[in-house]
Amino acid sequence: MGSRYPAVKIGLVSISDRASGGIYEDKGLPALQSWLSRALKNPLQFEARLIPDEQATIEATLIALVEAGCALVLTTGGTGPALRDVTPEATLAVAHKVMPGFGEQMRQVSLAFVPTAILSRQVAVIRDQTLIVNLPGQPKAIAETLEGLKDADGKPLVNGIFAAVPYCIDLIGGPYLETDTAVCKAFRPKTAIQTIL
Ligand SMILES: Nc1ncnc2c1ncn2[C@@H]1O[C@H](COP(=O)(O)OP(=O)(O)OP(=O)(O)O)[C@@H](O)[C@H]1O
Ligand SMILES: Nc1nc2c(c(=O)[nH]1)N[C@H]1C(S)=C(S)[C@@H](COP(=O)(O)O)O[C@H]1N2
Repeated sequence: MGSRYPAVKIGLVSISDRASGGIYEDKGLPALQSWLSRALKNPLQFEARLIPDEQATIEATLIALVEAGCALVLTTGGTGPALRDVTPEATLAVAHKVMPGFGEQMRQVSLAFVPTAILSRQVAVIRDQTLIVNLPGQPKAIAETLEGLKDADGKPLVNGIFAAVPYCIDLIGGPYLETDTAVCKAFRPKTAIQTIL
């Protein structure tokens, strides 16, 4: 039997000189894939790419994933201040609209985990009907920023950024994303909530 929820294509981009050069194993793509598979009830199709910190390559990869029909593209890595960190510049270069709230919330939630979050420059943008969001490169930062910080009973102390993703995708005409509320409760105004039986 098919799923009740619409299928969603999601682009995953791990941006790391060393992981793409085989110096260490890439842990970014598996971390993105495993968190999204836990958080979303929709059938997911992933388009995964592992690339170096080269601005032209990052821009071309993002554009290709938008053109391939991804509703959402998540990147990991290359958002710090180091000379080779150019993910935010590449993301802004392909933007049709900038969504500053995602970066602001990401730094807020990350400060609850590490003081070095102040060094992170993540941005989120919309290109055509795709939301593109940068996440930090530390593999553990992926779940931290997407899910946020919870107390021992699972109650959110600081919201992660993923809670805002489904309604943003609704507003740009993408598929209706249904989350598992135990992992992440999406924010939607009451009028935007669909009950899919
Ligand atoms: N794709 C990845 N897989 C595994 N670990 C990673 C990955 N990307 C980053 N890390 C870890 O997180 C740290 C900080 O990530 P950052 O994106 O700043 O990497 P970096 O120091 O610029 O190097 P590189 O681009 O070669 O990964 C790295 O030093 C590494 O320990
Ligand atoms: N949640 C979270 N955010 C984080 C981190 C982390 O470990 N957890 N690492 C920080 C560090 S050390 C840096 S330099 C910046 C940028 O990381 P990047 O260059 O790997 O993208 O993200 C920061 N944000």
